[in-house]
Amino acid sequence: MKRKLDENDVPSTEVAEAVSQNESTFETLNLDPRIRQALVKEKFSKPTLVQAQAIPLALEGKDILARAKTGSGKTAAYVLPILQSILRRKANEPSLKATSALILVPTRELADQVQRVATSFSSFCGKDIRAVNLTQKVSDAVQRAMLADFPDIVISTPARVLANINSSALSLNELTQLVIDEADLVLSYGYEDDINALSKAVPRGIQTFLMSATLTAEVDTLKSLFCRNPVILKLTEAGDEGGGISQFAVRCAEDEKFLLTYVIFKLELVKGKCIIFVGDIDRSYRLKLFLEQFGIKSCVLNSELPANSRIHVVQEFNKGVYDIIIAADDQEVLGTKKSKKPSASKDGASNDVDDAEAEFEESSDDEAAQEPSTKTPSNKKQKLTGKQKDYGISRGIDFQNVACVLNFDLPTTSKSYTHRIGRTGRAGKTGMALSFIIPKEEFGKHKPTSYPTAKHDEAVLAKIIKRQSKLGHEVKPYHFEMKKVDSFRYRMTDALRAVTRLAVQEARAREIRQELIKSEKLRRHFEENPEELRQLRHDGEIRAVRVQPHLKHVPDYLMPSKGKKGLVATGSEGYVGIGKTSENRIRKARERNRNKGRRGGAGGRKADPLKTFNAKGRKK
Ligand SMILES: Nc1ncnc2c1ncn2[C@@H]1O[C@H](COP(=O)(O)OP(=O)(O)OP(=O)(O)O)[C@@H](O)[C@H]1O
Repeated sequence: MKRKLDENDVPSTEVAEAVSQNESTFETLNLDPRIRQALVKEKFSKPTLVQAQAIPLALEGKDILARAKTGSGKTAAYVLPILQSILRRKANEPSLKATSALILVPTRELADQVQRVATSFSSFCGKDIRAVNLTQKVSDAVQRAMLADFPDIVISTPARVLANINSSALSLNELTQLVIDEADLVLSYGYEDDINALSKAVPRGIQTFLMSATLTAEVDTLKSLFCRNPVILKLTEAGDEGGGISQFAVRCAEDEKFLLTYVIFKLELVKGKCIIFVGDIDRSYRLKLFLEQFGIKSCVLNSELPANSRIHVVQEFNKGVYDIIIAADDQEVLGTKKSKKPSASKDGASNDVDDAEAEFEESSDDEAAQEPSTKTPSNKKQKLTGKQKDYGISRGIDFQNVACVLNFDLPTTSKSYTHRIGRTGRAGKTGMALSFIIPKEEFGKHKPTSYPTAKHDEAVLAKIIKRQSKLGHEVKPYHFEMKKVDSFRYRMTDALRAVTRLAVQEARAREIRQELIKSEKLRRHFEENPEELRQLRHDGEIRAVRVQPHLKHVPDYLMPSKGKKGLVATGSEGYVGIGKTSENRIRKARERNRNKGRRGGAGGRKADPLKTFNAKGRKK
């Protein structure tokens, strides 16, 4: 019977494990003064644990395989030693023109993020360091020109970099450092052929960094392909993965998911920014249209949107422009997401099973477990292609200051849960994860029908609880006073009824059209007029359903006598916060000022280039 590989199966040469105290400072790391200056500018006062452990070893030239929790600062842990090494190389050889470092990531979003980190930490290095991102949408000619100048650092997905090597636009002859970030994901995005080809293209003996949130058999494969005796850092901090995050599970029916989401956001029971995860793209629009009717603004993030829009949504969310992102976790929708292991694995660790399969196997009967490929078509191992492969909507993305992750639909694996909740509680901050669970006996019983994967909710929750308890964390049951919440049920039903399948399809098509226009046609315009960018809000109303103005307000008679507090069951108080964060206040003040500046009516609209386009279109 197949066995899921566990991180103890990764043979280690030198292992630093469970380092909980971190007393290092950036001064003790002996970094170049220009890098130190950038650290001050970025307000990095103290290295995180992974940085404190990895940077000194990296500066000694060791290969590093680091497992550290999501949001623990892995990016700077490799970017800083890379910058240091390039500066050192250039100090010895000032006329050097060569690509010294290659950073591989699974998605465009991550490439963009890593480039921003590399650029900000090299901001005091003048022309000594140049980083290019090969996943940017530019013509081949422009990309060739960017590479012709021998950028010091190249950031890319495996496929992009290989295409450029094959066309001779990029040479790796002078490469001294290779990073594979999100190493546990790179292979699952279908890059195994590219990775195999790259393992032959990179010079032998260069320094390698494999950075990952989990040590899986995929990471082991990469290790055998690229590393020489790496130091393996298995880092566990006091309050590791999921630490600092209060985790709750709410058992409810399908329609109650909508009811509770409406109540939570309309009454601002959750303070701060929130990411809502749903199972697929249609569902993201269904929820957006539903919330829209109550005047609750949100923006969707899914694989269909152009990359520029996705990056823009994340940037704006991080700046505090939006409070709610509804993310469609397409990886889940594709069924099991992992690809088969590359043949080049040296130590025969090829009996890995997909994590999702493994979880369903364990939670279902043994017979099924032995024949995973015959269970359902979605259980077939499949390779992600094209847009899917270039896209990971939330993993590894640095959503900043997220107060709450709401699993509107539970993911299908505990590993995916870990990645999702890792979007909150980052860089030592606290956060909350709230998950809706459809009880097994409720599945399929009532209308509206539950999301298909919900039939596994209880089994997956059991896995999540087990995994979290191993890490010393608890997933507590959370109880809303459903009797009191019930006063909102009529409005919920009314609003949900208005969100027909047609309305969802229309919204989906319209949003893509709009985002394509924003992304492609206006990219240059906004590059030239950055101040107009703020008008490109992604949380605007789609208005695909009939407007019911009364739904936007909550009349007093709906409120429980104790106010908002009355909605939360005794014993659960104090977790779902009531009140406003300072960030919210800043956002609201910003909005007030914007409105003050607006002269209203046509004058205001004229200034919006998108609306000008529309107006012209309609006149014809
Ligand atoms: N030493 C530090 N001091 C202050 N903030 C830091 C420090 N290191 C990292 N951060 C911040 O912490 C956040 C998370 O960092 P980063 O994205 O590198 O984490 P990660 O481990 O790569 O997470 P993931 O696995 O989810 O990609 C970022 O916003 C980053 O700016």
